[in-house]
Amino acid sequence: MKTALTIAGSDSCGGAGIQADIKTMMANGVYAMSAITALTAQNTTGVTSILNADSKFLGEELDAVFTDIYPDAVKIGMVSESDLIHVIASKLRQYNAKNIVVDPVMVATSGAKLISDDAIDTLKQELFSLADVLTPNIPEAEVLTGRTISNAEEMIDAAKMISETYNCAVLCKGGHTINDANDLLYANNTYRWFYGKRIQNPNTHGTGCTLSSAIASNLAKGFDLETSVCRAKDYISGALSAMLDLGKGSGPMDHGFAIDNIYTKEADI
Ligand SMILES: Nc1ncnc2c1ncn2[C@@H]1O[C@H](COP(=O)(O)OP(=O)(O)OP(=O)(O)O)[C@@H](O)[C@H]1O
Ligand SMILES: Cc1ncc(CO)c(N)n1
Repeated sequence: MKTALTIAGSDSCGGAGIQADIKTMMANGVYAMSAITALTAQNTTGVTSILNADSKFLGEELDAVFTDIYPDAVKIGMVSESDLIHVIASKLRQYNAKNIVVDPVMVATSGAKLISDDAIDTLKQELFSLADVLTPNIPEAEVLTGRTISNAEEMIDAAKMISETYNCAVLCKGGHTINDANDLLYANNTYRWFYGKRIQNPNTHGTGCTLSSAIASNLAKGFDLETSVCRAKDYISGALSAMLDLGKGSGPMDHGFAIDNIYTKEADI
């Protein structure tokens, strides 16, 4: 079985962060492991508290994983402080990690800020150049380029700029702001659009986490980047189409929509 590691924050309501990542990896057929960067007290309406992991402890989590079950891919999500980013970058280098997907998480769907300003600089300086692919949404791409992005042409320019600056592929997610649900992959000086039909579902808590974990899972299985993005888009469209409706705010998706066996069926008896 192929293996994947998520380095991210815990979401107590289970729709984003570590919990979304593990569900996604399992649903995509890989063995999931985690190194937790922070605990969040969070639900579908907002984040009430964040407790960051101690950086030495995060290093120990990463040592424990890499020295035993080596991950075939690594996904990095919420990391809100610079000292945690230093440790992650140094461990990824030390263990020669491969298939690295970095989701530069800045703000939750509910609007809560999940990263400090100086940590954004550290992400840029230390982590981005280690990534195989970065997956910013439009507001994140605007912060990373210092430009306003209001149409498809500007998405291409921004993805190109980020890709050339950090020497990695960039998947800029059109999502809610610019177009249907079309994402732009810029890699090796060329771009390709991945078209997604907008699903009329207000429950989009954790979509970014889910997409990046699905990409990492497919890279772990040996698919190339374009195929991995395509399969990940397909998976997230399925999870949104299942129309799960939980919580008082923007709720989570049904990550297990395609899992169909005697254990899932028993719930209906
Ligand atoms: N209503 C929708 N229908 C279909 N696809 C969607 C919808 N909303 C988002 N997506 C897709 O989900 C993926 C994640 O994109 P999104 O822009 O939501 O990420 P994000 O803003 O980083 O998420 P998060 O709010 O979790 O940080 C993208 O492939 C996007 O196109
Ligand atoms: C822990 C965590 N990571 C990422 C996001 C972004 O959706 C979130 N809401 N919570």
